Amino acid sequence: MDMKSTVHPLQDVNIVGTSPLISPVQLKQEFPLTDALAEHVWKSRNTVCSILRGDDPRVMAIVGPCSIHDPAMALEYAAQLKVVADEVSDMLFVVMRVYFEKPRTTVGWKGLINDPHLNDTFDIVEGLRRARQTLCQVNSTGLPAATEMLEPITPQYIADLITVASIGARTTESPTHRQMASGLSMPVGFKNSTEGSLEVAINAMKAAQAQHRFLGIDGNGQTCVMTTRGNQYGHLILRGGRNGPNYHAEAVAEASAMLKAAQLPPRLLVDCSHANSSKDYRRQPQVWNDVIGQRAAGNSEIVGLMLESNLCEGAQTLGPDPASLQYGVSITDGCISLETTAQLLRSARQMLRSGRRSG
Ligand SMILES: O=C[C@H](O)[C@H](O)COP(=O)(O)O
Ligand SMILES: C=C(OP(=O)(O)O)C(=O)O
Repeated sequence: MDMKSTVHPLQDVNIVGTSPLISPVQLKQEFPLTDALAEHVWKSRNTVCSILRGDDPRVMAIVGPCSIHDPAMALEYAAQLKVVADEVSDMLFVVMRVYFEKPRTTVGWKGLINDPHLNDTFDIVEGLRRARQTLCQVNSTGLPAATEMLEPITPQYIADLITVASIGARTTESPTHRQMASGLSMPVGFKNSTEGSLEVAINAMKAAQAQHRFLGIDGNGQTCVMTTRGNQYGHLILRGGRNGPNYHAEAVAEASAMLKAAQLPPRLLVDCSHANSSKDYRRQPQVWNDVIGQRAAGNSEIVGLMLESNLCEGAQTLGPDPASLQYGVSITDGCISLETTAQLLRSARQMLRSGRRSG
């Protein structure tokens, strides 16, 4: 029986509607994790853990669209990226950005899961279907997938297909996201805050290492108390902040010193986009080359980089008619083209090889 007050509206005052969701188990029946996919995700996660421990000398390159808005486009991108990933695999471990949830500064399209038809119809059940199907297909190409974990309910639906996750600059300080990360099964990168604070991300890594009890859902969609083990593969991602970039050697050295002071392994990734490129995608190559140069010169504390890249360069605005969108172009942050991405991966391979020979 609903125990709402009959005298005053006190509950659900600002709730316009609720609608039930498919359960994680049901979605997994529609798009199952095959043994081959499970083997691939398992091996890819182990590789990322080895890179983070410093046992695998390769550099992790997390590259791909700022957001996935067209699954067919994502698959075309994945197929082409895989060719380059194989070419550079002796020096770089390429993981595709397959980001379905966008944290907005204020408002805006919140990603394929939230609004898969791109028209404010918010068909979240269909969004979850498209996300899981896309992840099955991307992983089937042989590429591992990276994503941002934003809604704490989402991981139960897709996490088995994710090799490495990130917590974004806007949520790194959120206790909810830190708790969630403590229970995630893959390594989790924490971005520095939008203000540029590394301390926030370092605190997040410590919090996520610990065990927590919090509220979540199980595979059947039943709300429950989650008890977590703690995630030992948290890592720092430098993405720049309000006061400018933090990818230069001095900023990397400062980050490393802070990690050591916090008794955390001094290994980090650099995001070449966002505030490190002053949100101008054309600057990403400059950041990439600088950071690869640092690594090639011997700084093995830099274990990975991130690029925002799409089939075509730039960005376009999502308007009222999604059918008029240009194919292959981002509808969130500006991206470099896949062609430029391939050049950057190949030149990085050369720089890293030369660095290893002279080191
Ligand atoms: O990576 C994507 C964006 O930078 C992030 O979601 C914030 O976007 P916004 O400032 O356009 O809302
Ligand atoms: C939102 C993102 O980045 P940040 O949290 O660094 O702004 C992102 O990588 O998609």
